[in-house]
Order: sequence, then C-alpha cells, then structure tokens
Amino acid sequence: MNDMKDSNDINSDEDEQEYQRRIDSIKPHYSTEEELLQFNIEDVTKFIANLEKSNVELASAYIEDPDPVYYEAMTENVAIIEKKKNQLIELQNLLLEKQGLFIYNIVTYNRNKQKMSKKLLYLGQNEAIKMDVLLMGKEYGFSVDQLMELAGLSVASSIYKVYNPSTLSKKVLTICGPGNNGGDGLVAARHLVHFGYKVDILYPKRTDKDLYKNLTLQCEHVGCELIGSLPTLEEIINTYSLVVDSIFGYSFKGDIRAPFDSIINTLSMLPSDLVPIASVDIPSGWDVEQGNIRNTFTPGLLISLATPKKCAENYKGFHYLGGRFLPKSFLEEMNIEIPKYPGSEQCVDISFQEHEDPTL
Ligand SMILES: NC(=O)C1=CN([C@@H]2O[C@H](COP(=O)(O)OP(=O)(O)OC[C@H]3O[C@@H](n4cnc5c(N)ncnc54)[C@H](OP(=O)(O)O)[C@@H]3O)[C@@H](O)[C@H]2O)[C@H](O)CC1
Ligand SMILES: [K+]
Repeated sequence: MNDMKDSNDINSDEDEQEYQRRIDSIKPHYSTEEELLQFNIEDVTKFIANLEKSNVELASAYIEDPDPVYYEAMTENVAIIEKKKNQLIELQNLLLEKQGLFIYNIVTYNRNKQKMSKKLLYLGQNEAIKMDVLLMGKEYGFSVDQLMELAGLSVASSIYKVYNPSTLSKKVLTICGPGNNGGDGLVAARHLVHFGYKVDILYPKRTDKDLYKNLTLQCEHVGCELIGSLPTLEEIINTYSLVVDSIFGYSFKGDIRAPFDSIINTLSMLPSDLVPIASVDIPSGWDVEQGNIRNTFTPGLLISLATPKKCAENYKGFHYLGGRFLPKSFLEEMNIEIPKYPGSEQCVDISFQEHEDPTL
C-alpha cells in the first residue's frame, strides 16, 4: 500500500503536523534566506517557462483542431503566468532588500510626466562604494578620471537644464571638497565655463595627486578664478546666482570637520530663492543614508551620479541622474534598472511625485 499522504488526507492537527515534519525532512535545506529566495526565484522562473512552452504547444494544437478546450487551457495558463510573474518580481525585490539594496517599487513620473522605471534603486553607502570599486576593477576596466569626467559633464549638463545661463545675472561659485566629489566639481566648473557661465572656485583642502592638480590647472586655463576663502553671506548674495556644492559625496562620515563645518553653516543660512544650491551626488552634510539629520541646507537641484543614494529618497527638489557610464552587463549583474537617458543626453530628470498619476 502506498503510504504517501496528500494534503486531502489530512484530517486532524496531529496528522497535519506529522505531514509538515515529513515534508520538512525531505525538502532541501538552505543555509541562508538569500539561498532560499534564490531557489524560489529559479523555481518560479522555470514554472513560468514551462507554462509558456505549454501555451505554444496548445496554440499549435488549436490551429490544427480549433477545439475550445485548448483555448480555455491557454487562457487559464495566461492568468497563472501573470500571477507568477508578479510573484517573481516580489521575490527578486525581497532578495535585493536582503542584499542591502532598496527598491522603490512604485510607479513614478518625472516632471515631464514620463513614466519612470519601476525599480529605481537607492543605494546605501557601502553599496555605492562597492559599485565604484567594481567599475574601476579588472572586470569593468574604468579609470577614476574617466568616470569623473563623465560625472562632472553630467553635473554641468543638469545645471544647464535647471539654471540656464541666460537666467542668471551673476557668477557661479563651485565649492570643492578634498575627495572625488570635489574632483567632479572641478570637471563641472570647466564644462560650465564652456556652456557660458562665469565660475569661481573655492577649493580649501587640496590634495597632491596629479589628477586634482591637472583638473585645477584646466579650470584656471578656461578662466575660473580660484578664491581663497568663503565670502560672507552678503557677499555671496551680491556676487553669485548659484552655488555648486561638490564638498562631500558618498564617503562622507561623522561630524563635519573644519574648514567645511563653517562653510556648510554659511550655506545653510543662504536664502535659497536668491542663491540656490546644486549638490553633486549627496547634499554635503547630509547623512548618505538618512538624509538631512543635521538640519543643514536643502539644495534646489540634486544631481545623483550613476544611481541615487538612500538620502535622496524623499528629496523633493529638482533631481537629475547623471554619470551615464554604467554598461548594460553591469546593470544586469547588480540587478539595477535606471531610467532611460533621452538620446545623447548626459542627464535625465528623475524628479517625481510619488503615487501621482499625471493623467488625472
Ligand atoms: N560611480 C560614480 O558614481 C562616481 C562617483 N564619483 C564621485 O566620487 C564621490 C565619492 O568620492 P570619495 O573620494 O570616495 O569621497 P568624497 O568625495 O565623498 O569624500 C572624501 C573626502 O571627504 C573627507 N571627509 C569625509 N567625511 C568628512 C567629515 N565628516 N568632515 C570633513 N571631511 C570629511 C575625507 O577626509 P578624510 O580625512 O576622512 O580622508 C575625504 O578626503 C561620489 O560621491 C561621486 O561624487 C567619482 O567621480 C567617480 C565615479
Ligand atoms: K556634494
């Protein structure tokens, strides 16, 4: 006699517990939740593929013999496939969350009312750092100056879209920090000059590396003036129409140290309607993941590089994505979707209103 039990035979709690114990002892065990999710993803993927294959067979049978039974079976399969595909997305999102990656799984729209990617990803600090290491490693082969050039160009392009030089009566002040975020600012300053802006640069803590020395030299050659210290609030208002904040990026940690503490204090007192701030990658002083916990300034424009970071999740100003350099294979490897860049543009508008349907 076959002693295997199917679920219909269960008629008491004890039977059910016994049945569950036996199932648990038979099914494969996974050491981590991630492994189990991975297994479920593969399972659902195979299930969908089988149903799709079966539908092809049913369709050819229906062509031979238009029996409505075939048609009904196909319709049922389509409904199940749809359900399973939604389940698959949920599982994939769960896996990404387990891996520390956060997904915004809602329909969003940019200011031009274009529907955006459903899986806009907000990276944590460690993921952002890991991503750069991977891009600049053997597998992807980028160099820092290459990425910086594209990042800085996209910053200048985004600024051009939001604060067109024809609308600014005064100069732009670019404030550069000691790391790569500062380097992006130097590149952006040079491109801004090519785009028709007059640019001053404050670069209070310089490094000795050739990359930064050369970027500074290039800025001087296009006519940027390097100023020695931050002007007073009143002087900033009288001299500048826009401040570019390239002080800190995703490596910022801890309390803000001198000389940037007083600079960020002054910027936090700046009336944003008179002199808006455009921040590169992270608004400087914000926690990379938790956002404006120190109650410092909020930029009018944020240009996120490569992918937005967690601090930008609830940011409501102009938000552009730049750094158009992620190869498709990299996006696939990291399971990231980013909004489509229009044509040959270096930036894309990702400002959005959550849950709002622009057609309403
Ligand atoms: N793939 C990309 O998207 C690319 C992004 N790029 C840009 O690079 C930055 C990250 O650059 P990184 O050099 O890693 O770091 P930061 O620029 O963010 O800052 C590092 C410097 O800041 C100092 N620091 C850190 N915390 C503080 C603080 N609390 N007070 C004062 N100073 C601080 C730190 O000083 P240390 O003394 O700690 O060394 C560093 O000097 C990313 O955001 C993008 O903008 C690249 O262009 C390439 C591609
Ligand atoms: K910044």
